[in-house]
Amino acid sequence: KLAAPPRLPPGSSAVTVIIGPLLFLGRSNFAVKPIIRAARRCVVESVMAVQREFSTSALGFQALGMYPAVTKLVFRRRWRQMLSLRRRQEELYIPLIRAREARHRHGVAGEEGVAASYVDSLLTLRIPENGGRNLTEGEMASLCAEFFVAGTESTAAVAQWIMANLVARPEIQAKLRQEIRAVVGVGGGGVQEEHLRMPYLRAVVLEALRLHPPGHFVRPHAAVPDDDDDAAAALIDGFHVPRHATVNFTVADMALDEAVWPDAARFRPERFLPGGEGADVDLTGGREIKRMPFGAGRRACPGVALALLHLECLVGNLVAASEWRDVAGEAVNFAEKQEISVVMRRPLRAVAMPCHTILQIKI
Ligand code: HEM
Repeated sequence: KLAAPPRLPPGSSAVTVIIGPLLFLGRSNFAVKPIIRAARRCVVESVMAVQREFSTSALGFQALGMYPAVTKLVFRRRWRQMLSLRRRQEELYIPLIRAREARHRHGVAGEEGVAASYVDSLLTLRIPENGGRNLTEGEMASLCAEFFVAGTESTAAVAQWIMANLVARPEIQAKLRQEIRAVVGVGGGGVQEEHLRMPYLRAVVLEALRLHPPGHFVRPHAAVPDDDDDAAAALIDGFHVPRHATVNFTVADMALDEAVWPDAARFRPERFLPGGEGADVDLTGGREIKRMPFGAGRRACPGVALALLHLECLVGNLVAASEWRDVAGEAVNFAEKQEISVVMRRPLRAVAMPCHTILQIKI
């Protein structure tokens, strides 16, 4: 009864049959371009739906990893949902991976002017520990799913926390707008990548990452000894860390330490400006660790630069274009909810006042 839902044989899903070859054909064939565009939209919407479900359900799936023989009997419905989600991920991603692989075979992927994608790097990856084999399609689908989550969910969560703080603190928002307008001007093309040397904008982003890190812990790490004779993997600050112990870090609490961050509970971007306790803060812990929203060391987030770029561009443009206020009678609610990231329990509702119109927007 608990077997996986019936698997469609490879090649039989509508996505495999239609979209994969179309994406390959579409590069050169003018006549099919409108169909390609529609197919792409359809794929993007399907990816969003599957990833959204993954983000909201992944925590619940963790229980299935403990004694699976038992937990899959106890949590039958959850087990079935996980298998169904996994099947849909594979049905969606594997045809796209195959389409990309076909481009490789036809020598298109490496051509000048054709951007290299994440899947291109996975297709050429070899695993030395496994005799230099390639990744399987299932492994590539898992990595794509992980990359989608890692590259979008945390950034989206932080963007919303930043805007919530700016709505709740109009004086900080006004100061930020002043800085942006001084660099970009009023109107025009908005904040572009080349404008992003704005210290207060960076400080606002860093302060939101301090108070609202989307991960309150990092991935579990292990204390692995160099050789079997090592009695202990490490002695840190007088604490003995046993061999193979699972180690984690209280990322959120660490950034609330009053000894390091005076008035720690307050949203005060100035602490990241010159003279503040967070000026020149080390983002990934190479020099020192005062807080670590991106983790630290070898397994620290590889997307730090991209995340900061996305956040500064998005927030910079939102603040430059409109004044953001709270909805009358509805104070911003800073309660948290744990999804795959820590998000706002009640998504931000704000009034945006761009030039002459007033819009009520639900982010
Ligand atoms: C505000 C945005 C982001 C935050 C706060 C964040 C935070 C983190 C954290 C805490 C980790 C775990 C580090 C550890 O275990 O020590 C991580 C891992 C990772 N992040 Fe990010 N991240 C963000 C954005 C991104 C973006 C934009 C990408 C890619 C485009 C990305 C890709 C990854 C990947 C692939 C890993 C796994 C690395 C590994 O296991 O070695 N992240 N991130």
